Amino acid sequence: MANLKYLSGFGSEFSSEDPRRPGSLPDGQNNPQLCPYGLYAEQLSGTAFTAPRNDNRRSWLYRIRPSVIHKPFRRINTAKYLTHNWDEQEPDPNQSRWLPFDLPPADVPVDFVCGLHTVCGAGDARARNGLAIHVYLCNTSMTNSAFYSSDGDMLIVPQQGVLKITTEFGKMEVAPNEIAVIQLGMRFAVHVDGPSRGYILEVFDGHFKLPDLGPIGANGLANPRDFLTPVAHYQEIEVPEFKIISKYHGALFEATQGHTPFDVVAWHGNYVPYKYDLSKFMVINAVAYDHCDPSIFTVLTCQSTKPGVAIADFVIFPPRWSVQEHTFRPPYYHRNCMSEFMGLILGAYEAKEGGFLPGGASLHSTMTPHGPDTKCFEGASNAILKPEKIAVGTQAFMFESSLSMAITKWGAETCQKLDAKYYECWQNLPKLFSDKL
Ligand SMILES: O=C(O)Cc1cc(O)ccc1O
Ligand SMILES: [Fe+2]
Repeated sequence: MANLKYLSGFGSEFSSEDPRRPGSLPDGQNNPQLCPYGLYAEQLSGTAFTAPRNDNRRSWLYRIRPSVIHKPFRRINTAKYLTHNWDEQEPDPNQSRWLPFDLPPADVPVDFVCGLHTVCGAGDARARNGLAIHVYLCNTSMTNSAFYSSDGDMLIVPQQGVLKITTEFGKMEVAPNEIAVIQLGMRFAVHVDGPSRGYILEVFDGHFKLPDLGPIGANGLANPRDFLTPVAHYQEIEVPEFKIISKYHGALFEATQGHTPFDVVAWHGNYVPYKYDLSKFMVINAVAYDHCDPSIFTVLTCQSTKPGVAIADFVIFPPRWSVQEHTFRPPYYHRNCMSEFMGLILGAYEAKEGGFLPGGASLHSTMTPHGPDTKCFEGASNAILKPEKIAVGTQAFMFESSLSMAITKWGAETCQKLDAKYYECWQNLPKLFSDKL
């Protein structure tokens, strides 16, 4: 898939046609009586028809066959640990930390869909409010199958292995330190070169947007032009059974059809899959004193209906200069009305240099105290505050949600990665209180 082309921009009205069929995109209308080259027109709606213009998302696909030609969906159980059941475990407000999730053994082929494991979540896809956090742990490419979620938009964060993603809109390649967003209903297939692991944030309502910048101004954080959308690329594959796998109400369903769904010759619209390279993030930080809240590192946000409150924010902790004077520079001690799920793509995270490892995770739930471990506190309290480049060669991230998430049985028990001793990292924080000012 080397040398893939992309369209640049965020939320734009794009159009694309496969160069092998020039003129395949109808000119000046969506529904010609007969489409060019005998194509079928199909609309993919990502918002209600009546959503305000600024929020409205839809695309028109011109394809060899309409998606409706398929046999009935039937329930499958190939992703045993994919769930929306948030009541599997007793509630647990403790700080949770997971060692890196295990990849499947080399002699057991597992593809992206079979490798989906739900770690935690909240809410209900049926009521279109909530989120699920999954990890994918796979080693094999999907063949003659395509996947889509009927429950939500998926923000995919590869941690190990490059994902070659074929979508109805075209192809994209997503490496660790890049992310992809595949929105509700968009069909895709994932090819991998070897063992592949990553995190998925699935939101059951709305779509990801760039955060408002307020006084920051017109530029900065994730810049719109760095978001890349695939260009139209059709395949003409006829097979006895191409599997279309839908995640619907947290369960998997499969329908077969005699052709590939990646048969879109041309498309236009503003409802598209996209990717983003996290190294392009324009970092804003405190340059005088104090630790800024991590919302300054928001890449994308999926807003709830409450102003300024997110169903989930995707936040990163990129390499940056730390220059604050007379300041305890690492993250502060914190209790939060939001839930904080963190993962690590590469390197180490400043507030905890051991135990939180690439491919692992942590969850600090609603109002559960968290913050730097003893070593970090002692080091930063006594450090000489020179300008320092921090987080070099690392990338930690956070899915921060206003919902209070429950951990699944797989996350709590089956994966066997929960670190029962996590709480110990704070137990040796000394009492420093004295009668001296
Ligand atoms: O490490 C964390 O848990 C996330 C976090 C980062 C930060 O910069 C400030 C507060 C916070 O909770
Ligand atoms: Fe926090």
